[in-house]
Amino acid sequence: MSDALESRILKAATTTAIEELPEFPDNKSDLPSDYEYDPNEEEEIEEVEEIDENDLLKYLDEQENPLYIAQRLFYKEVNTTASQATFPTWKLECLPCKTIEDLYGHGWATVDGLIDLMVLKGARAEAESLSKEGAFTRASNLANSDDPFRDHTARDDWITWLDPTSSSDKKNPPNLQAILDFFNGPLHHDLSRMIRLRGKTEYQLAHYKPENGARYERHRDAFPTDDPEDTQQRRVTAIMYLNPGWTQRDGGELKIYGQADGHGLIDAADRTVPPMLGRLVIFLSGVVDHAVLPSNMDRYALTAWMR
Ligand SMILES: O=C(O)CCC(=O)C(=O)O
Ligand SMILES: [Fe+2]
Repeated sequence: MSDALESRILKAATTTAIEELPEFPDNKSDLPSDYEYDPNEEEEIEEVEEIDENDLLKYLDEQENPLYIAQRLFYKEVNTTASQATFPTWKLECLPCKTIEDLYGHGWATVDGLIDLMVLKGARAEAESLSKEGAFTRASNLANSDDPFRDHTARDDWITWLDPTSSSDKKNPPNLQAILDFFNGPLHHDLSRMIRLRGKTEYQLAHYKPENGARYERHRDAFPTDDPEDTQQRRVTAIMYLNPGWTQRDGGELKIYGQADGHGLIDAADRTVPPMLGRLVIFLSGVVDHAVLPSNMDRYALTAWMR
């Protein structure tokens, strides 16, 4: 790592928001009697250099491979022959054991066919109706403008947040609700049997429009952590795609960037995952760099971020 980056990171880490204030004089006569206010005089503000999120992740990745950090959130090592012998005790409700092994060993996995086809098609139609009704907001408009890490030009998707436990006056459409129930029920059950999950889950429905090929640049959904008490960082990203009849011409694939650990132990190849109807992709949020390639179709996906 360059010295410049290291010193910037250290500087940002040690900069406190509250500047040391001079002591207030107890004797009032010490105050200037005739305080002149000059509106043109600019207040002196110390400039804190912003650290790009990718620079920070690069720095952290150099300290330790993020996959190894996230593996410590698993209750046990799961990609060994010994652990395979214990498959029956895992008592998973929906995921194949292989999916958990991939998640542990590579940081990501895909699995198809977990949701009924009619439910998936219904959910797609419901997502389209929500879009027509104007329920979606441009994601880049929602990005927290105080957050120096977030680059607002990085994504073109439109999003709406969903609540699986929404009250009767604000009900979700039934098929989308069925997928939320799947995320909230069996999927969360299986993942939380294997991985320490503590915090809240967020649910987002996203729409990438074909005009100008909507995309989302390379990014990571969280910083790597192995702190079981942490409730801020997302731990697992699960995405259900809602795109019937997808073909290669439609684009919009999820690109997963390979990683190397310097010993050739990790599969370093980049991969693309076609976003077809009913495909579920799961990855460790603090580990996997990913992007959405330009989409030439209306591309819908329902995502859960588990903490
Ligand atoms: O929809 C996808 O395939 C990925 C979207 C994504 O990376 C995100 O919303 O953070
Ligand atoms: Fe993402």
